[in-house]
Amino acid sequence: MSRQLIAGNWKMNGTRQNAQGLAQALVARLPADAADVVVCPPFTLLPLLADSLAGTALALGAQDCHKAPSGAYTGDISATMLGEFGVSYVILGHSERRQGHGELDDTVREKAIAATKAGLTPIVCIGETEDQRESGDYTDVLGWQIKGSLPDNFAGVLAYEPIWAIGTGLAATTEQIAQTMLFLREELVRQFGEAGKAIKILYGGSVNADNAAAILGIPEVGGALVGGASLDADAFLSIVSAASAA
Ligand SMILES: O=C[C@H](O)COP(=O)(O)O
Repeated sequence: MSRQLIAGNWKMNGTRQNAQGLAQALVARLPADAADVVVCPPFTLLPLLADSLAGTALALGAQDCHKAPSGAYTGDISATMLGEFGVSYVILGHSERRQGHGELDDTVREKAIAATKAGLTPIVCIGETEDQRESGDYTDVLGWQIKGSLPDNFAGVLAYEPIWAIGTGLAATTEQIAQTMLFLREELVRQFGEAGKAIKILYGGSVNADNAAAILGIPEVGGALVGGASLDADAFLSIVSAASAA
């Protein structure tokens, strides 16, 4: 089994002052045999963290990119631009962008293509709403999201984040995660053939220091996409240690 990936999504949090302190605390205490670990701060902090993380085991990620390399797209940032700051991962299609900015599968797929072209690893997010989970339609929803959001020859990471578990403190149960992960793996193999077996699948949604070991020990879970708990060095490092042990 390949190393797990623990990705911290800082969302719209962090100032120059506290970001530097958090990054330094993580670098200083990152377990030597850790999983692959990446922090994804807001765009404004990338230059600062690119400098302080250079040459360390902590990778740098971003939270979005545009599908074009450059052009008249006010307010956007391209994958090529991110590459200039040592960014190696980019989160795409997070539900906060799908729901808050009307981002559709097609756009996510085009962004994933652009990210890969620029040498970045896309972390493409999918996930169902509470209603879709309760109605039992969630497998259809996830299957369509995979089909629509992942390009052919996808060379990235899939993040399964049930929307109802994000930021609620109520993670999906280990049974729900285990069942869904098996479904996702089958779907990846159905859509991508042999290559679908190698696509890493992260779980995201209220992962914390207390539940990380149980979640990361579930078969097919290849790591975690962590929101709130990634803003606290102790909590995030506990999750990283749980991954190392998984
Ligand atoms: O990208 C991270 C996810 O949205 C999870 O956020 P959370 O850990 O705060 O629930």
